[in-house]
Amino acid sequence: MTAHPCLTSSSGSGRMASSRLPILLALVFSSFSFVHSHSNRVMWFQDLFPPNVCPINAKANTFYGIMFDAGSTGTRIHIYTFVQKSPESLPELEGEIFESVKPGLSAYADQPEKGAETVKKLLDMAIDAVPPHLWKKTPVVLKATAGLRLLSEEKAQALLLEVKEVFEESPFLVPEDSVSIMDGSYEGILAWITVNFLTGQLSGQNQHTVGTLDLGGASTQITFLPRFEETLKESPGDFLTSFEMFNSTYKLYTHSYLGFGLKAARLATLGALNMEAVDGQMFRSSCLPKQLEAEWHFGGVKYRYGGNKEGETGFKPCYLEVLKVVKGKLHQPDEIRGSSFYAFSYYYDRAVDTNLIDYEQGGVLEVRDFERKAKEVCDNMERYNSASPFLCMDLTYITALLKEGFGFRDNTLLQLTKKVNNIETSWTLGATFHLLQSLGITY
Ligand SMILES: Nc1ccn([C@@H]2O[C@H](COP(=O)(O)OP(=O)(O)O)[C@@H](O)[C@H]2O)c(=O)n1
Ligand SMILES: [Ca+2]
Repeated sequence: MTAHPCLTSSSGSGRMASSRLPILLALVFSSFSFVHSHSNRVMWFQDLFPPNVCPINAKANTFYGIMFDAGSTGTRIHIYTFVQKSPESLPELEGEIFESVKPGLSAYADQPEKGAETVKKLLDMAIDAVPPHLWKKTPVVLKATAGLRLLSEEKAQALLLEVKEVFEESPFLVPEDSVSIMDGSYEGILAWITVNFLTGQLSGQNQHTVGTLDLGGASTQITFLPRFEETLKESPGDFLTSFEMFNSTYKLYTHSYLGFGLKAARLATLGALNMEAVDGQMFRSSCLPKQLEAEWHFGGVKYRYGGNKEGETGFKPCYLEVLKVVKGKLHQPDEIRGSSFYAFSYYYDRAVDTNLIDYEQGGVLEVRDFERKAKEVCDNMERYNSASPFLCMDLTYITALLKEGFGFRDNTLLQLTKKVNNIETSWTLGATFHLLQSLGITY
């Protein structure tokens, strides 16, 4: 572990996009360890920002952490600002600057240098946001998710290597292992930590942690804190991970299903997932408008797809098609049926697209609201012809994933949230806590 020198300036960014929202980083002061039930013990968050590391007369300080989310559909930069107002007080999360580009790195599978250029453009934002005298002390890290997991090792590594070069050429602190593909189980856990940290559930006495559902392009995650012994007993060993804080042990249920993200599910429904040499072949589905014939690029591959010209279309046949993709493929923990979950990413986007929730506000939905919308869209595709041709398929997949995949009830509540206190509900904040701790960035 590299010791990071104390920072001494109090100047902040002049370009904060988000409002100043002090959130105590209390949780990270505690002894925080992380245990995969089936693997090695990993220490996390231990002694993050230990007090008394810096001179007692240190001024109020601002410091930054830069985390890239290289997702399957886009690359995003999160620049977090932390402030320590006095040597005695705990650092606070002050805000976040966020920007994103499309498509994601995996679309540059055959042009790694071009892919890395997209990262460089985003990193230029950090040059503007972080004061120059703090550049050398500000760590930059990129973690890739399902898009790169699905590429060949060789192509994924070529992309990561190019990105690493961009980082090395930047003025920022480039830790070892700064560019990598993240293990799927961490994605769920880090998002759970972010959401529960932002909603204040990880400090204080009466903690009511919330479960999280993330639906990406290529993978999907479910994470919650089981309340019943049964769940711990009945879950596969590698679905359980525990960590300690404030002298409590949290044993989380988490799993990332690769190939069950929304876009991968489109391909699976079309029968095109993992197909080689798909060029020219036409994939048809009852979930698409009858007359549709089009092309779609995903993960660097071109697919031709279309509607069932002669055959059936609509919710019923579509549901049967989608069911084949999810039925019996996911573990169904009994206790989640009645509980409520935070849901984001494509759950959020599709709910916005169909006016189930407001883009800015988010909202609370029941599982059956997605089914109702799926029926409405699929049975009236001509009315929705200005929307994405996949809208019916996407809503039907979300419905089937929730009901038949995870086993949620029709009335299970979903809290759809993009931001909490103006901070993105993304795994990247949890990952930044881990990063700062591992570097010993303290005052
Ligand atoms: N900071 C972020 C990151 C992703 N997303 C959403 O996540 C979905 C795409 O997931 P992704 O590109 O991260 O794919 P995976 O690599 O996670 O499978 C889209 O709905 C994005 O809008 C978001 O809303 N906010
Ligand atoms: Ca994601």
